[in-house]
Amino acid sequence: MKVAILGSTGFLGTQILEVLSEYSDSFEICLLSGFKNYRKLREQIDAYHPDYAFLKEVEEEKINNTVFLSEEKLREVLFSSKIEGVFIASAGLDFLDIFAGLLSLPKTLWVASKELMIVAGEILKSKISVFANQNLIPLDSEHYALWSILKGMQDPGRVEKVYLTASGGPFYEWRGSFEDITPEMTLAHPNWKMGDKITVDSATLVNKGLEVIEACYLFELSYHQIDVFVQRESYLHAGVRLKDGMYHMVMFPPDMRKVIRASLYPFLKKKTLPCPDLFAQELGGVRTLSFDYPVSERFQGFYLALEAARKGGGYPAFFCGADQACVEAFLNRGLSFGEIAVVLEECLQARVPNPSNLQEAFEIYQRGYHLAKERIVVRGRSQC
Ligand SMILES: NC(=O)C1=CN([C@@H]2O[C@H](COP(=O)(O)OP(=O)(O)OC[C@H]3O[C@@H](n4cnc5c(N)ncnc54)[C@H](OP(=O)(O)O)[C@@H]3O)[C@@H](O)[C@H]2O)C=CC1
Ligand SMILES: CC(=O)[C@@H](O)[C@H](O)COP(=O)(O)O
Ligand SMILES: [Mn+2]
Repeated sequence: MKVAILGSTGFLGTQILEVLSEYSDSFEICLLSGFKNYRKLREQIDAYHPDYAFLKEVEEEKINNTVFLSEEKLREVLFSSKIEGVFIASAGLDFLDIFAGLLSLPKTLWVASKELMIVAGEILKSKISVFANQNLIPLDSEHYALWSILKGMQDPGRVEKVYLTASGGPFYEWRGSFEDITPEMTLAHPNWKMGDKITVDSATLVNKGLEVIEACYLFELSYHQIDVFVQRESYLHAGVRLKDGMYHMVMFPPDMRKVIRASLYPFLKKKTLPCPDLFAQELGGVRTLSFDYPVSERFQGFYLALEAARKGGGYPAFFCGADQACVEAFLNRGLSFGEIAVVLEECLQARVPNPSNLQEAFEIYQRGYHLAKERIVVRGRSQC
């Protein structure tokens, strides 16, 4: 299969490339796209020799046999039959239109970018549902785990409740003030290596709230059909409780390469994974699996995301934009860790319309972003 990766220069994109290169007989890497990181993309071009590459500010040029595309040409190549599968692992919203366009084409899409799914979700519900769109494979770890249960289920009516797990992040047992938490402390996630935005979201537990919204769109659920419990070690990722009282949960060590590998399995020419029996190495050393339920009320960011889900319409996109501004301000030391939830709560007081098309959904996201920025300035510590 000829594939492209959007967000190849990121944490997840790098892992996708690493796993894809294990299966060069099944996948041909045709297009790599970062956003601004030229050095990293050059390294990837030298290692993987794609036909095409894209970076935001690089005009059309050629490096060895790789052609750098303009934004227009990127769209053209991605939408053409030259590309059969696309991994969507980019941050931000710049690829929103491309994402929407790809959803209508007969290509396999591995989708991790939760902001894209949430902002597009209200408009493109039927295309983001894994039941309606058989070409879409969720790549967020919890959603892949849940999908792997639901797709094999003969009678989905047996499901009483759906569960996503949260690691709880670095501060779940923190007893000090949230005011003392620095960006450096926040960027040290206990279990996962990820980009800055999602790592801060994990620490506030906003990530888990966004993942509930993401699951609503992917699995045609209402937010109250989904529950979250804290599983500190991140070995359990998602599950269901059946009406007969049994729980089915998906377990694997916290390593996105496990998810990526599993998601590639149906497309492998030789159905072999490189590792035979790794039980001793992967799970044999696990001594404790700790659970906490419900999510501690100290993490209001989680509950505010649920409130955005409850309000529905444009609120999830608006909340996403507000959170983006809060994370940026926190990382720039213009907002404290504790103030993130305060600003998000203020933003959710705004009246937000229902979007009637993708452009309006994007504008709602931007309104959320700008309102949060204003609120941050009012709080008086912004350095932006
Ligand atoms: N990391 C993980 O394990 C997981 C990540 N995800 C989701 O995947 C996405 C990427 O996460 P992660 O790899 O950790 O993040 P990173 O910050 O490490 O990588 C982000 C990638 O997106 C590119 N990018 C940055 N800004 C924009 C923008 N405005 N428009 C388009 N592309 C942009 C970056 O390019 P450049 O660096 O060249 O500027 C980079 O390639 C996020 O949506 C995240 O929620 C979901 C589940 C797990
Ligand atoms: C790897 C992945 O899927 C992340 O989204 C992960 O879920 C973050 O972990 P927590 O938000 O549970 O800390
Ligand atoms: Mn996740």
